[in-house]
Amino acid sequence: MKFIIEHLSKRFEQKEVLKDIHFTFEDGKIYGLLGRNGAGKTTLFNCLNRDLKADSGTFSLEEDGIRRDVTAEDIGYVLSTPTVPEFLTGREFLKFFLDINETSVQASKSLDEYFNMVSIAPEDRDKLMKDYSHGMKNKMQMLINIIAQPKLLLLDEPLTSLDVVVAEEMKGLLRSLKDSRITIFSTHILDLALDLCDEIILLSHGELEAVEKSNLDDQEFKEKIISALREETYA
Ligand SMILES: Nc1ncnc2c1ncn2[C@@H]1O[C@H](COP(=O)(O)OP(=O)(O)OP(=O)(O)O)[C@@H](O)[C@H]1O
Repeated sequence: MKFIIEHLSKRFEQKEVLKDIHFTFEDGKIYGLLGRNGAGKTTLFNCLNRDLKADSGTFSLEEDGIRRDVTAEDIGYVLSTPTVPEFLTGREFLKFFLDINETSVQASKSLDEYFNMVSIAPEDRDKLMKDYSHGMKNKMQMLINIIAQPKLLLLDEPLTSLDVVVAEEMKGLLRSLKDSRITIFSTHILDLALDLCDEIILLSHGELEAVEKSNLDDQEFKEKIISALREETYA
């Protein structure tokens, strides 16, 4: 499977944030999307999730040589600021999600097993989510996106609010789920990107480019990435 972006552009008034982006992603890989503050990472995700209308361009999935449009079911999107229905308990939310997606989601675990996957403690499972911490809301969002098994998983800075133990568990979970899907993971934390991701792509000057590792050792690779990001200028 491939996810192909072609000629994607987006501007906000004078600022051209995405400039004729073209890139092909392949399944089975986690892509680390790096870019300076304001480079356009969230804008890119919002356009791909159709929360924002791009000015031009297309994106499609190619499976067995056949191209098709991306549907809402193909995409899972974990926002950096999690939004969950705060008037529900974690358990009600999870049950509701599984009920309404009964036909598309194969629920292979009990509710408590799902909570265990993301380390939501038993005493928190029946609390209203308005009383959840930022990290706990984030985990709930990760959980429903993981259960939905989307072909394209967009993660906008998802691990930064998680404690180190859960962040490690989440990394393991994302690695175990990467086969047969494309995961794009935006982060400012270079070491996290290097640790988790199979490919590093930079969003710089409104364009996406892969950073070639070839014969570089880890330190040289890091320096290459930082020096490319340093060249980013602001419009
Ligand atoms: N709705 C909007 N209206 C006007 N400008 C916007 C809007 N959304 C984003 N921008 C501008 O587009 C640029 C890219 O913003 P975006 O949030 O996509 O960057 P980012 O790479 O996700 O940044 P960060 O790493 O700081 O989260 C910024 O200059 C921002 O001010």
